[in-house]
Amino acid sequence: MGAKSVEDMIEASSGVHFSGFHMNGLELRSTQVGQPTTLAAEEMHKQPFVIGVAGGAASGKTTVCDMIIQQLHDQRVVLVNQDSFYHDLTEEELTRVHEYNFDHPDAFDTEQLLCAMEKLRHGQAVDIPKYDFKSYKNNVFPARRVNPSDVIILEGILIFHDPRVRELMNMKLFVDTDADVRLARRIRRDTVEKGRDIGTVLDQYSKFVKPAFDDFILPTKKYADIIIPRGGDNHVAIDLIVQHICTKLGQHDMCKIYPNLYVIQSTFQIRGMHTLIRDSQTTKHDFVFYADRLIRLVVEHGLGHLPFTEKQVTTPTDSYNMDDVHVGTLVTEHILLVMGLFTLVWIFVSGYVVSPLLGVARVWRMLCEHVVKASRLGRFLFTGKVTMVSSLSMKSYLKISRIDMCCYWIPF
Ligand SMILES: Nc1ncnc2c1ncn2[C@@H]1O[C@H](COP(=O)(O)OP(=O)(O)O)[C@@H](O)[C@H]1O
Ligand SMILES: O=c1ccn([C@@H]2O[C@H](COP(=O)(O)O)[C@@H](O)[C@H]2O)c(=O)[nH]1
Repeated sequence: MGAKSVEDMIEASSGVHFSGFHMNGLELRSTQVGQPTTLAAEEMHKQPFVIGVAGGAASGKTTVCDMIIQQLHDQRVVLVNQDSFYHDLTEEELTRVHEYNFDHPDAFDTEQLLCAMEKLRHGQAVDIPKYDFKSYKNNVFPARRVNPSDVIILEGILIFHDPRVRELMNMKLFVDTDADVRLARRIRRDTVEKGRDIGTVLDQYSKFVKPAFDDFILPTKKYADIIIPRGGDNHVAIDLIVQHICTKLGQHDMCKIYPNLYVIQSTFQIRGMHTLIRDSQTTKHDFVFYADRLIRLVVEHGLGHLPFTEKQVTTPTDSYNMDDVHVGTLVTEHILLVMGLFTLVWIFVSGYVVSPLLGVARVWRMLCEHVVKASRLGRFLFTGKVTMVSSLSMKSYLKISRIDMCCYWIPF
């Protein structure tokens, strides 16, 4: 790549950037000054937590959903069934209904489903049709009024088929039940509940249901975050899923209340350190060591929000691209960020019955370390042969009229 194009790249990417990440690794990438970053975050967090549940017909999807809903009793949860969005059959299709493939993706009105989800996600109630398996119509029963909720469960054989529907989901479950169990259940259900004769059920199974499972349903299993073998019989999997949903909902709720709350992704290492500092057997020395490491994570993530501009630096030997950190921000507008960090780390440390002063002192020390590091870098840039012009960064920095306080939270 020639020198010209390097310069062009630098020019194109100059301007102030913010770094940082949100829950589930959703990143607010290279947000430019003046853009409503917090509005975007607010928009994202006001939305419900969407769980997708897919799997073959009669695999136990509805049973798993019912169990999850029961265990999430203190949350507002609604179940939206893909069956509700079957296309109305034309008169001609009705006369030859046994030739109609109810297991093909085209059998569903996905646009209508997307429209309903769009409304729910924007806090509007929707009327969802109730499909009648006997008349093959969705206007026999009155529509069901579904109000916006904290959790929406989207359930259906092909609910992972359309990428636009998949993208709505925060969590995807696939109920994996043996084909013979599914067939046995289907025969019982279709003959007893739907009043169909066994010959018709078996014909439909071999002609449409089984091929569609292999061609369209099974290939979507790869999109699942969690595969549940044996469906509703798998109490361990369902308990773990509910626990996970509760944890996510806790974060989700807090993010809804505080749109500028950033949740640091939990890792085994973080969980390990939390375990150690909670253990009454842990020595004071180890406690301070691990608490320090956790506090450092909070401070570093917080400081990652300081704005910077990319600058070209010419040294006696070469030229580099550098991120020019606005050191001054620590003592001016970003005092809010620093205060936020103090408060958060203070809460974090005091939660472990350590002197709050100790916590604040440690945070202060870490921040000072960062300032010293940053100013050393600054001195290096000024005293070396540099082309970086500090006033340029200050100019772009001064454009920042308002920086929201950033809070960080390490999930336990
Ligand atoms: N673990 C289970 N043990 C026995 N019967 C079950 C089990 N799970 C589901 N069923 C029965 O199988 C049929 C299909 O279950 P359902 O949950 O409606 O599956 P899906 O929603 O995938 O079609 C229902 O009649 C249900 O009572
Ligand atoms: O009129 C209809 C509509 C659908 N089916 C079958 O239902 C299942 C999907 O429902 P689940 O509740 O997920 O089992 C699908 O296999 C269709 O073949 C039907 O038989 N008649």
